Amino acid sequence: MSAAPVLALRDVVFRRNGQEILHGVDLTVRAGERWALLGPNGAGKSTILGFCGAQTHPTSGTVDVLGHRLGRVELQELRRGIGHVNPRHPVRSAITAREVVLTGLTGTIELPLRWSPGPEQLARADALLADVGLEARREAAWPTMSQGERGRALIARALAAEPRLLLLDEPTTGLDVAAREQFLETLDALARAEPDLTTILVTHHLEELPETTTHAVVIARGSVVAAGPVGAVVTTGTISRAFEHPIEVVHAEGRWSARARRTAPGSPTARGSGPATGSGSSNGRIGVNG
Ligand SMILES: Nc1ncnc2c1ncn2[C@@H]1O[C@H](COP(=O)(O)OP(=O)(O)OP(=O)(O)O)[C@@H](O)[C@H]1O
Repeated sequence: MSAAPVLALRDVVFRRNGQEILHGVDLTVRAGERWALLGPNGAGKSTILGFCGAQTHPTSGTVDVLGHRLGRVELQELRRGIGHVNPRHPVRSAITAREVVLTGLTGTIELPLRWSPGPEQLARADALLADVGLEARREAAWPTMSQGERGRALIARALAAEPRLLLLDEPTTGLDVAAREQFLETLDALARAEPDLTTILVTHHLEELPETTTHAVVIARGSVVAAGPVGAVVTTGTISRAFEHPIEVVHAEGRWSARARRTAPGSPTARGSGPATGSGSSNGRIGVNG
């Protein structure tokens, strides 16, 4: 028997300012699955992530998160079961890595006045920092931490509240290649340590998919192009269709990469100008939306 859905979108339509942004999206995510949410700029990924995080209501259709229907449940309560890793996390002060993790318990950006952690909470924060490889950096102040360290601290912060669903919104943005690989290793280690945790990672770049990704949904122009097991979805055909550009997808040694065929401006193979053949052009190794 398959696990209970952690997330279920049924015929979700979303309109803003007279514009239809999502046109009837269906998606089912079950416990322990690790999804990638892929698609070009403006496809609707952030909008869908807003439903997953119980931040947005659909215009029509239904969204069930952690067994609760949006519109019938207190959102603050529901959000406690959802961890969110956002590289634009707006820390303004010089709080330490350990304090950043503790804000995952308080659900705040800074530590609240008149709140101090108990010994168990401190021990948990330190254990989480060790899990993400930041044991030696727990007293480091946020402004002195590298982007990679911040990203890993934010994973520890999100895990502090013991979420059932973890959302990762372009978490490797701004990381150099070594820091990105360390970050992906942290996600792979997390997947092995917490097999029941469900994750949804948004990215434009196939190189940013952790090896432990199990499923993918590809969005384009507000509709689902394909959704299901990652091997069936992240293919040359699906990715080329979604990005309206000929893109060769390679899966080797557990990781994915994309090679986009270059098109001259105004050529018949340029994006959005009809079916792409790529004849007579050269290959450039770039991110999917390069
Ligand atoms: N509040 C809003 N009002 C009007 N249009 C919006 C609003 N929010 C999003 N949109 C539009 O909806 C479309 C989908 O936006 P969304 O941010 O979900 O895409 P995305 O796939 O996350 O894009 P990106 O990869 O560039 O972040 C875009 O065309 C965007 O301009």
